[in-house]
Amino acid sequence: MAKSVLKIGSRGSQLALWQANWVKSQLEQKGFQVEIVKIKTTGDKILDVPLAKVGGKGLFVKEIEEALLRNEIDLAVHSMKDVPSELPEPLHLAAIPKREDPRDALISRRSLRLADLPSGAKIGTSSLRRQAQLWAYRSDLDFAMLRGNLDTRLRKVAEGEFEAIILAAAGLHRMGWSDRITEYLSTDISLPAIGQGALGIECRREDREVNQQIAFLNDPETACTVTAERALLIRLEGGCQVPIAGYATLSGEEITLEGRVATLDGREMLRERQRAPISEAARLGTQVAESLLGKGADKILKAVYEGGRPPAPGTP
Ligand SMILES: NCc1[nH]cc(CCC(=O)O)c1CC(=O)O
Repeated sequence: MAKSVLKIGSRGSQLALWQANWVKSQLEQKGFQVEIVKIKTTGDKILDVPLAKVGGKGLFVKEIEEALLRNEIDLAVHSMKDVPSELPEPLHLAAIPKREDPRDALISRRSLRLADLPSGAKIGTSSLRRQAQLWAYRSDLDFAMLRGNLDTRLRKVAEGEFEAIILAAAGLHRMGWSDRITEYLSTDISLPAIGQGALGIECRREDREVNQQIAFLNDPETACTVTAERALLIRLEGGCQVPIAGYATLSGEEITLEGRVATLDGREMLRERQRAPISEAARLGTQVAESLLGKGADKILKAVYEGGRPPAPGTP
């Protein structure tokens, strides 16, 4: 029997609710009745510790997946970059809508561009990926932890706690805060996080009705690029808080994927870029990961996971 109301599970942050409401409106335009269920996740509760120190997987999705497994909700809307490489077996990503701008964005207090920030400028981010890549570009910058929701982070730079902060352009665009962006960071300087800018709609595999109802939201091109990026993450056995970056683009029938693994201090940066036919997106992600591992990515990631010093460049 058709469900009278579709229940969407979402974190309670402004950005997460914007994303959930966007999906809600798409479904309502198709004639469905929809309601949003706010669910607090571990990542929302622990705000005074860098996520890399919290450990664990799915800090922003676990509690929402548990609600799916208990049939309390019908679908979940996630930011893809927060979705771990493995999902609980009964669940899957049924749709990945069209990607927003995947780039990182610089918001600086005095509207200074990255290259013009004073030496030693204090930059706010809790992303090891952003920190490592920006240190590779400007080793004189000083990074400090920045947690909290988008509005909290923007307030902290406006109040002068930081000279600049780094955020995903996608989140700022969705919230209508594009005018706060000082500079879009080129992917040469800061390759995005895997899945950045993309949303993922998760539901129960066996729930045929919901899978059919949300299928229209899937964007095949975005699903293809995210598939390649996530295959890279899976083979590297990476989590969400690691200095791993991956970004895939399409040109005609071909997909290009670049992957990066860096030491926390940005002094060593492994890069690999390969192309393949679109139909081989997953294999491409695995291949790029294998190449990075062959260049020493496992040594770098082992040092990161052990919380130790990164291996000196060229360590056998
Ligand atoms: N947990 C952080 C997070 N997860 C998703 C986004 C941005 C939106 C997206 O990447 O789709 C953000 C904020 C940021 O990185 O600035």
